[in-house]
Amino acid sequence: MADIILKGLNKRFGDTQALADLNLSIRDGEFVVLLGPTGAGKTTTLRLIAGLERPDSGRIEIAGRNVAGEAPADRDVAFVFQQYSLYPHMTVYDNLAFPLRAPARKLTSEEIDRRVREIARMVRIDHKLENRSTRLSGGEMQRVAIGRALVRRPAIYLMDEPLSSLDAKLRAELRLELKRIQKELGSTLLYVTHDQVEAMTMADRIGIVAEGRLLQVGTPREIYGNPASLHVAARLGQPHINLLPTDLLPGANPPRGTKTIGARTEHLDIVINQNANAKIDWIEHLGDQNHLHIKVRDHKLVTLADPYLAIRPGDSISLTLRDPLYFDASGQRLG
Ligand SMILES: Nc1ncnc2c1ncn2[C@@H]1O[C@H](COP(=O)(O)OP(=O)(O)OP(=O)(O)O)[C@@H](O)[C@H]1O
Repeated sequence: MADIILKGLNKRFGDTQALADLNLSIRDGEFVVLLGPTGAGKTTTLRLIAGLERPDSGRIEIAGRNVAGEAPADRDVAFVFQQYSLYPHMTVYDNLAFPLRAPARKLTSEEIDRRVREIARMVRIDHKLENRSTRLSGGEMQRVAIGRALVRRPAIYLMDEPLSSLDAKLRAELRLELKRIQKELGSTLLYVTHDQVEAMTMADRIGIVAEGRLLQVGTPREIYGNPASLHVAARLGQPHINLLPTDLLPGANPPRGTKTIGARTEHLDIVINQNANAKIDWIEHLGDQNHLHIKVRDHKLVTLADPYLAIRPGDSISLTLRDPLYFDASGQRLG
């Protein structure tokens, strides 16, 4: 177990500035998720920590050591990639035991057996230990890949979208399991994704990255409720935050310099009445909830609604803002 400190990391590939002055501290035992769009620099950050790339400048500390001169094998880091990279000719058991059989580890076969079975139980693959790894479903293969990283008990785990190749149901299951296992082991975990639900449900803290920069770090609640900028606000929330001109809806109290109002479902009050300033355009039925598509003059908004709300396309409503978010012309949050 260990903490990780990244100070002023820069990395350039040709004309691309993959990382630009990235600073981040991860505490021992913390689960931090880097969330950002494709090309934001998330994988590059993991590869620098693992020692698979060298930064152009900046410093990486693991458990208080400057690791600049250390080879990947000496950094005591386990990496799980998006695509499970198992040894196809081996059984699940041997795939899990492989990292423990390195001569330098000097483990007895009893100790290896105990650790393999313990981890197999944790990742719920203990009933398939004798199967060849090629004869598993995608979700099972990914469990083995995660198990193989966990079995070594390194100081830190780095995971690069490990669940993205799975179907939605499995992803939701493994999300919970991974979080549970991480808490059980007390390990430090840096996890990369562009899936906001993964970030919100698993992270102790989320780091929002864009164009090689870390825009904001905080608990899921802080990032969602108190975004520092329009960019951060737009990364979280389903449906997307509505971005509106200041004079579109009543109920706002914009501070000086406000250019854009950000309104999520919880910032919009809907009343069905005659004094309508808005119209229901259409309704998307998602089962447990509805997305209301609303038209206000020539602006379109989307908000969540209870499926029992008695409302139909074409209905007139009065729409009022309640404590929305305010942003200036450069997208920074105000007030
Ligand atoms: N080896 C490389 N050679 C050239 N350019 C690279 C290399 N690795 C990354 N890049 C570039 O650096 C930028 C950041 O890439 P990175 O893989 O870190 O992004 P990411 O946030 O992980 O994206 P994704 O979600 O698509 O994996 C991108 O513009 C990418 O094209």
